[in-house]
Amino acid sequence: MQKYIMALDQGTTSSRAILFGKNGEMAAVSQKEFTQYFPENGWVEQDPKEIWASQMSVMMEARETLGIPVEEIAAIGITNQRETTIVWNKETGEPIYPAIVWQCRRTADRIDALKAEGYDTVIREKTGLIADPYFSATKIEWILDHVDGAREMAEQGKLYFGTVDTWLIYKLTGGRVHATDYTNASRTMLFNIHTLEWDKELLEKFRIPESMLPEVHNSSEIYGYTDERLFGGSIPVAGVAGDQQAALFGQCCFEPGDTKNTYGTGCFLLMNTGDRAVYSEHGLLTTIAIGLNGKVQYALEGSVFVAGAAIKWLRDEMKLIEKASDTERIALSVKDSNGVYVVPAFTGLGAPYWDAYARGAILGLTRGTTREHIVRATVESLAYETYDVLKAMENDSGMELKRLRVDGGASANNFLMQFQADLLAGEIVRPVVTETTALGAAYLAGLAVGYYDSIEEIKQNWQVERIFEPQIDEEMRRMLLSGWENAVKRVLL
Ligand SMILES: Nc1ncnc2c1ncn2[C@@H]1O[C@H](COP(=O)(O)OP(=O)(O)O)[C@@H](O)[C@H]1O
Ligand SMILES: O=P(O)(O)OC[C@H](O)CO
Repeated sequence: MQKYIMALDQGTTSSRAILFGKNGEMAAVSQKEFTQYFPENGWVEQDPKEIWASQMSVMMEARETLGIPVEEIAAIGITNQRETTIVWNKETGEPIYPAIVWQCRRTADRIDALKAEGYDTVIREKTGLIADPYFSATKIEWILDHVDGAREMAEQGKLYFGTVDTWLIYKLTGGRVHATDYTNASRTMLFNIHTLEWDKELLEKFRIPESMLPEVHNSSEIYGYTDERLFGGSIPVAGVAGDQQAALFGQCCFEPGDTKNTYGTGCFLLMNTGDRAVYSEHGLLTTIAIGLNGKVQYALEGSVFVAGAAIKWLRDEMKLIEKASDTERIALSVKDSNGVYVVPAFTGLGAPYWDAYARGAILGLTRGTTREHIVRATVESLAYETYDVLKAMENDSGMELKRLRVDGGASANNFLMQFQADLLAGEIVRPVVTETTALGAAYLAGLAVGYYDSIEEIKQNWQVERIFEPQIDEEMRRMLLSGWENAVKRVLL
């Protein structure tokens, strides 16, 4: 039996490669940040070639760390930032425009127009999504409308579209495979989550030729084999899932009602709803949780656009901290935020508000406000945003969520986790492996090649590292929450 599965976690801000052993232990990790471009207010772009180069370099580095031959890697699993849109030339493999990142708001006007004609209802019915610039459809349309000659090329069948998983599969297989999985397809706003097909009416509405779209496969199956020239041997690419769905899988949330929150660049709360596509009345998305053996499970999702990104903003733009982890010590150096609230609506507000035009604010400033208060309030904002989504989820599912599994970079922050438990008046459960996104991809790939026999076997790997219990009284909780509610009202348009 080969020893490792390699998971590629292509996130919004960095590419990672992790070699996992059978028990889900991380044998080697390599990570590289890449450039974010903000060419205009509210726009976010990345360079697809840099995404690929960074991904390739971390794969090499992780393998070198262990010094293992390619034969020791049983399979590759891919998990990725979702919705981010890449369009490339089929013949040359060259992208015709930078990747338009999920956070980019450039198509807000187009969404307004769709809403004005009531088309958001059709979108919701078919795709489970709330019409928003977040998803791929209007980004593809924008590229076809704005890049010289793009529409003609698309109509002549000369262009491919892909989310980042598709781009990586294409590059890994030497251009032989153009495919995605059900979870990623469900984020394009073009995929019918009930019939499990690209939706012809939506394609027509956005004037996107079907020939551009990838084939849609199960999240766990062999997609193809890596080009021999890359690693000197070929490895099956056998697992693919959008990063939030992969994290749900990596957290072993296999049963209806199982819920996780990932604190990464954004915050993403997902609840498995089994074979029922539950529709929210509180601004949550209905999406595909996983596709296995031709069948899908659904999830309810609350997407918060800016979470860890606000911590990065403290570091890079405000220069209030040197590194993200400083925020824990700084937050704990003051007894509270002194009435300060930070609403990090830098790219609008996602669930449950969905206001593409809202922008961030710092409220409650007094002459006594210090850097520490602002840092603390920024960290606290991640917990407030999560609280709003969790309440919406409870209302929609009719379930009281008293335990939440957490992961993602910012879940390492003990202050944040404690504050979260306080706000939710419930338990926050942090597993030993918080790289659950990559782990989920590894599990999916491992299942496809027989490295794992069953989901039951995988379940044995999940272990708790720490549980955070609520520590504040109800009166304090209510006071904190009402301050947040007022702050959010101020930024909504
Ligand atoms: N100790 C910490 N406290 C608060 N935020 C943190 C901490 N460590 C990392 N972060 C934030 O978490 C994010 C990175 O998490 P990660 O899961 O790697 O994100 P992504 O996959 O979206 O790139 C960054 O935005 C960073 O600012
Ligand atoms: O890169 P992450 O981990 O912030 O995830 C981004 C999401 O997939 C966007 O929907």
